[in-house]
Amino acid sequence: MYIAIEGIDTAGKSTQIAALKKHFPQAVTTKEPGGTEIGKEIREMVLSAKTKSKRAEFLLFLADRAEHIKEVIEPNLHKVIISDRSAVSGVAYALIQEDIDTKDLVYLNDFATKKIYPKKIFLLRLTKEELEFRLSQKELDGIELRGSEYLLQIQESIKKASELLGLTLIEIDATKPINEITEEILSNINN
Ligand SMILES: Nc1ncnc2c1ncn2[C@@H]1O[C@H](COP(=O)(O)OP(=O)(O)O)[C@@H](O)[C@H]1O
Ligand SMILES: Cc1cn([C@H]2C[C@H](O)[C@@H](COP(=O)(O)OP(=O)(O)O)O2)c(=O)[nH]c1=O
Repeated sequence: MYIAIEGIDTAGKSTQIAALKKHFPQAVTTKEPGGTEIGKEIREMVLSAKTKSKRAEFLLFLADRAEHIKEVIEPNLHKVIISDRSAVSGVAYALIQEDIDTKDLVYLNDFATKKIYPKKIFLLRLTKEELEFRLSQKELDGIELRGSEYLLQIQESIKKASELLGLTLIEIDATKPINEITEEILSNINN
């Protein structure tokens, strides 16, 4: 089963994936961007935020996604795959940044993913206060430097993105204690 953990920066995705790995030691854990060799290079490029064109940035993320699907997701669909982000992030961030028609956003992600999408998607939802606290605790990358208001817009956009892709989102309060979130995810996976 292909599972995606979604959420804005600092929502707790990496933390939950590490906790879930203890429950699914055989699971394939991965991420977007950067889940493949080429993806690591693309991640460096996009996190540097050097692209002047938001469309170019969007296409770089699509290239990362196409390689991720081919190299990691498709060959392991018979296993449990837990991915830190997915095409849902791709559409969500693009919806905010770019004047790309939504039907093109969906078509281009269908093209990159060959319509291979997560079967379960968990959105770790942060409050403004908690987001700002967590951002204050780390060095910000080029995208995080766009600020908390921008990231909270993204959080709302993640819901719209999953609807556009025809995918069901399971929303979880990311301000809860780590173990409670893990238990909530596990109970949804096992249902
Ligand atoms: N449920 C939680 N409660 C409090 N702090 C958390 C929780 N989950 C994660 N954190 C902390 O928030 C920060 C960001 O977590 P991380 O898993 O790196 O988020 P992401 O991968 O979504 O960017 C880390 O310092 C982590 O320890
Ligand atoms: C997958 C994806 C991520 N992004 C953004 C989300 C993050 O800000 C950044 C990826 O950096 P990453 O370190 O994965 O974010 P996080 O802090 O959540 O771990 O790129 C897009 O803009 N488009 C995409 O398609």
